[in-house]
Amino acid sequence: MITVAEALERVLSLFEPLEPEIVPLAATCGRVLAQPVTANRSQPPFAASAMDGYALMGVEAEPDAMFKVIGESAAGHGFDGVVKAGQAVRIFTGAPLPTGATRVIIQEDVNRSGDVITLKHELDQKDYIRPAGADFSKGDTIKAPRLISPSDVALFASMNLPAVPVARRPVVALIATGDELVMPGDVPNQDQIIASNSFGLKALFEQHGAEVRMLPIASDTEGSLRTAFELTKGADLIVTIGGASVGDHDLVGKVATDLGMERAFYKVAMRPGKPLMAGKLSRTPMVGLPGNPVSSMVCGHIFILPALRKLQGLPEQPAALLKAELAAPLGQNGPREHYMRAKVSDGEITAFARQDSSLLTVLADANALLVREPHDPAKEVGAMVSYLLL
Ligand SMILES: Nc1nc2c(c(=O)[nH]1)N[C@H]1C(S)=C(S)[C@@H](COP(=O)(O)OP(=O)(O)OC[C@H]3O[C@@H](n4cnc5c(N)ncnc54)[C@H](O)[C@@H]3O)O[C@H]1N2
Ligand code: MOO
Repeated sequence: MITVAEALERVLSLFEPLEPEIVPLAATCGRVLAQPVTANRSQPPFAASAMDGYALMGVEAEPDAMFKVIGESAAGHGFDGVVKAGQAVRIFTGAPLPTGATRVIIQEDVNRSGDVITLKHELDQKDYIRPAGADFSKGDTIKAPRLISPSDVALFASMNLPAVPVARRPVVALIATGDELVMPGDVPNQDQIIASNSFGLKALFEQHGAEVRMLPIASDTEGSLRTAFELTKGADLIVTIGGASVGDHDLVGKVATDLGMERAFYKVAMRPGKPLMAGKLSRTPMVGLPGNPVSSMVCGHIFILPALRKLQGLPEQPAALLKAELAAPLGQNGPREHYMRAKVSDGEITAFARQDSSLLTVLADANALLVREPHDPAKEVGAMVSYLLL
């Protein structure tokens, strides 16, 4: 069996980044910026007041000094004239600083009587001016690739970019397999269960930029699986769930091979997730996930999310590992890399006692996967271990 690192490398080698598309700004959050973008204007485009107060010549801002108020500069409506000695302009936050003014006195430091203001004895010394271009200047560039955050959307808007080039969303065709499965809301017979993996995986992949087509559940017959594969046309990635192991009804590998899959590997030294397979089916990358609910989700995190990143033009990298101190001891690990469901808080991590790969309640309670190397020796409380956040 190959290692997780080797399997990930082989999975990633199946993918090429997708082409970019131009998308309206409001729809870009969570997408990957595909090409650099350039500010169409400076922000602020003029020197602006940072506070509500009075704009005047800074050299005149002495304690108790008096000024005549000659006009107003509001956000969106500047003052056209020039501020001269002994004069002040009422100004508001974001308004253009009038010509001649070099400082804003906040209104808390001013007494006003009619058109005359008197500065107080103690003055805040800041000038409360935001210089033109303080945030960014016309022509400034944001590099690609970059996962677009809500803050980025605000920045692009401010740069006057109504549409932005992003990587096309990877289309994932998701095939759940197994005679035992019915959809949530359907009525199962006494031997059936509800299909859960496809829903968890759909949510996970969509969180990471994919467009997921959930295909009808394929039953455990070659014909049904063939039909399911036929429905995957146009997908950038085919993901099957279940039917990957060695049982008499585990047909995914056989049918995919009959349909011409070039297999990159089958079986990985990991727990859960051992019977993972990957390859190409008519030039489309295909990953066969094990059916156990936790196995399929763990493999989704470890293999499919990095693939979605690559498809969207982000650098190739494995799931990010963090470090925490063990809050409860661990026994020796077996021969497979173990992704233990765990809870991390305040820098301490505890693996759940029950690690069976069928337990969705445990997965749902976990916020981390504690990662253990093959044959990792027993560990005491306080030992540093690696984990990835769920
Ligand atoms: N003799 C052996 N048996 C098994 C081995 C082995 O090496 N030798 N490997 C075990 C491991 S590890 C795993 S993981 C499972 C994976 O098996 P399959 O990928 O073939 O999955 P299925 O048999 O189809 O299903 C396993 C389990 O998961 C449930 N399942 C499947 N799909 C869904 C779904 N979409 N939603 C919810 N639950 C699902 C299914 O009902 C089974 O309970 O094989 C071990 N066996
Ligand atoms: O992937 Mo299997 O769950 O190792 O249990």
